[in-house]
Amino acid sequence: MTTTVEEPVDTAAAVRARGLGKRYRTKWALRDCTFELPAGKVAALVGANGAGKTTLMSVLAGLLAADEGAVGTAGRVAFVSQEKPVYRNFTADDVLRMGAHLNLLWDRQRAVRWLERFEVPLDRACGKLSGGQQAQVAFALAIGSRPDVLMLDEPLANLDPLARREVTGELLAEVAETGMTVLLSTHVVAELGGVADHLLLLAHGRLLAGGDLDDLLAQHVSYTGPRSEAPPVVGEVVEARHRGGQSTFLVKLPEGQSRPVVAGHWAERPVTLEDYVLAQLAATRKGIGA
Ligand SMILES: Nc1ncnc2c1ncn2[C@@H]1O[C@H](COP(=O)(O)OP(=O)(O)OP(=O)(O)O)[C@@H](O)[C@H]1O
Repeated sequence: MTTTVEEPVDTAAAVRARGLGKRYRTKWALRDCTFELPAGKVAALVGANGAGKTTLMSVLAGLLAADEGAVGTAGRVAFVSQEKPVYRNFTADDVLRMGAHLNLLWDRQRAVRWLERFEVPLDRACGKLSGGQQAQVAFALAIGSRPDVLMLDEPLANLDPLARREVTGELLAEVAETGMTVLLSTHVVAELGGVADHLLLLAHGRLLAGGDLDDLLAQHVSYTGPRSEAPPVVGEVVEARHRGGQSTFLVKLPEGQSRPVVAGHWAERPVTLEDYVLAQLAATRKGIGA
């Protein structure tokens, strides 16, 4: 067992994890996670149920002690857990006043602005707010604490589709204005397009992929053509699907290789974040890469 050491992070990285591991009794929930999150970016943490996302965020936020490895974060960290707990008898305004007492640095205006933006009444008891409104109170508390690193576990879970789009939009505005780094876990991958710059993909507690999203997606191409055992290019097949007389391959091209020209009846198309994540999750569910 290695002792966890708080490591200083260099200026370009807001979060750094080295060989991070966490177990519950004898079962490892997280193993050998090494990555860096660049400062001032939005990073998406995705993975199947039980992949270890909450465990990773809790360790990064210092709420759980790692059993091995080291983690370092630059500056102040705010973490909003999946449950987004608020005191039921407190009004939203009481919660913000509590925030002022609990945080050395507190920006009430910013927190109030967030609640007003989402039309959450300041004078109503949190127990009488909807689940989505309660989540907004928890976000406002985190935003008001002016974090350098904001970690949100399933922030979009209770929100209606419009609120989801507005929350991600507001988060991007906060990132642009304050330079903070956001790490958010989600299953709503389709709505991360244009939001996340960086991806961490967890499977069975291990980091399956991580890095700049544009680079990652540019390395992958989807080919659809006549039913066949292999794709029309050299590369690593992430996913192969065959339906009737047609085959579709999601291929990771060899590093540094420009996109090859494909002859014949094959149609190529760029890979979206959703394509990529679903293919990776399907592969791990079948036991590949697990
Ligand atoms: N307190 C705990 N005690 C024992 N095992 C736990 C505990 N918390 C989580 N685990 C186990 O650790 C693994 C990772 O759980 P975790 O909650 O981190 O996954 P997750 O990716 O956040 O899942 P979900 O998407 O369902 O929220 C799972 O196998 C889970 O059963």
